[in-house]
Order: sequence, then structure tokens, then C-alpha cells
Amino acid sequence: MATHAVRVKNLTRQFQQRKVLDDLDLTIAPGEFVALLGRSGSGKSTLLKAIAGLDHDVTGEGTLEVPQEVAVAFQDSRLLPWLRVLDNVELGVKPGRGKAALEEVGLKGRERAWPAELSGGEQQRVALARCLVREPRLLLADEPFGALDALTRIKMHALLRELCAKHRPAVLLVTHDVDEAIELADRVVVLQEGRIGLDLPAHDADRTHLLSALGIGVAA
Ligand SMILES: Nc1ncnc2c1ncn2[C@@H]1O[C@H](COP(=O)(O)OP(=O)(O)OP(=O)(O)O)[C@@H](O)[C@H]1O
Repeated sequence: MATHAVRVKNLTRQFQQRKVLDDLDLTIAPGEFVALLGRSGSGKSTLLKAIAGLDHDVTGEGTLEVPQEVAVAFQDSRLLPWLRVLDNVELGVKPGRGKAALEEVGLKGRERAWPAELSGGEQQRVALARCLVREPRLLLADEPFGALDALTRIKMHALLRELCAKHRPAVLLVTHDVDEAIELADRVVVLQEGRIGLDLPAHDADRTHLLSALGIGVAA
């Protein structure tokens, strides 16, 4: 088995003259769940897009080793409104696995619904099902729960944990939420000045320390 699911070395990305990612290194082991924190504008989405292969302008002498089986989930579900739920899930893959994937995310019986008939949380479930049918070795998620209410977010955390335990993809989850990072991930990394400035096992990650790394002071 490969020793890593993702290996990024010396990755640089600049916009005009400004380096957003500056010689960045990051390795993720197979099946490892990594949460990526960082201040707003620190380059989290830029890194995710580069790893997803959605950015063709990354530069540097870098290495970017990413498996072929990658699935990406965004803050909005990006479902196509003119396709029914099942067709959204099976878009671009061999049909047949969508029904089971929808059942796994708790949407049995909703295969023929239109995206607009679903709640925000249900739409994110469909987006997760769409990831699942791709049997990804790597799941990239850019604040997938950011737009959900607190209760729905808690339910989605439980679902994501369950799906990850079962399918064991490597995960890179971008989040603003320190508690979400500690709760879900095996490892928490913080993007600072274009590089991974802090890299800790989640069980060692201290909330106050992480908040201060993000520039958020906490009153004692
Ligand atoms: N296409 C682009 N053209 C110019 N600048 C860009 C482009 N994409 C991103 N940037 C800049 O790169 C920086 C990092 O953006 P990015 O979206 O990666 O940050 P982020 O950490 O994901 O932020 P947030 O937490 O607010 O979503 C920002 O200053 C942004 O303005």
C-alpha cells in the first residue's frame, strides 16, 4: 500500500506579485483525516483547488502527488437543478451505485426528488452521496457544513465520521471551526504565511492554542 494518499512538496501559488502558497509541504497518509485551519484569506481554498487539480497555474519546483480517485465537496452542494437527485449522484459515473449511496446518507426514497425540493442539509447529503459513488481514495471538502444550521451540522458530523470509518478515504477538510477540526480529524494543520505553520494530532490539539494561531484571542 502507498505510504501516502497525498504528497505536496514545495508548492507555490501567487496571484499578481503576492505568494499565497509559498513552498508549502503537506503529506496525508491513506485513510487519514486532516483538518485544515487558517485565517480568512490564508490560502486554504487555494491549496484545496491545487490538490483537486482545479488550478493549472501553480508554480514552483513542486511535487503534487494525488490519487486519481478524488472527490470534492464544497460549501454549497453544487447539484444541477435540472437533474433529479439520483441522476445528480450518478452524473459522470457508471449508473447503479447511486441508490445505495443515497441510502447510506439517509435519503432512501428520495431518488426522484429535485434538488430544490430538499433542505440545505439534505442537499449536502446528496453531495456526500455523489462523492461516495466515486469510491474516492481522497475526499477534499471545502467547508461543506459552513452554510448549515448548528443542529444539522452536528448530524452531518456524525454522518461524515461514520462514512469515513466505513470507506476510509484520506480526507482534507477545510474549516473555520476549531471545534469541528478537533472533533472530526486525526490531525489538525494550520496554514500560516503560505505554509503549514502548525501540524498536530487532533487529540493533542488545544483549542486555545489553535485559536491563538488563528489570531483569535480568548479571554481567560
Ligand atoms: N483567482 C484569484 N485571483 C486573485 N487573487 C486570488 C484568487 N483566488 C484567491 N485569491 C487570493 O488568494 C488569497 C487566498 O484565498 P483563499 O480563497 O485561498 O483563502 P481562504 O483561506 O480559503 O479564505 P476564506 O477562509 O476566507 O475562505 C486571498 O487573498 C484571495 O484574495
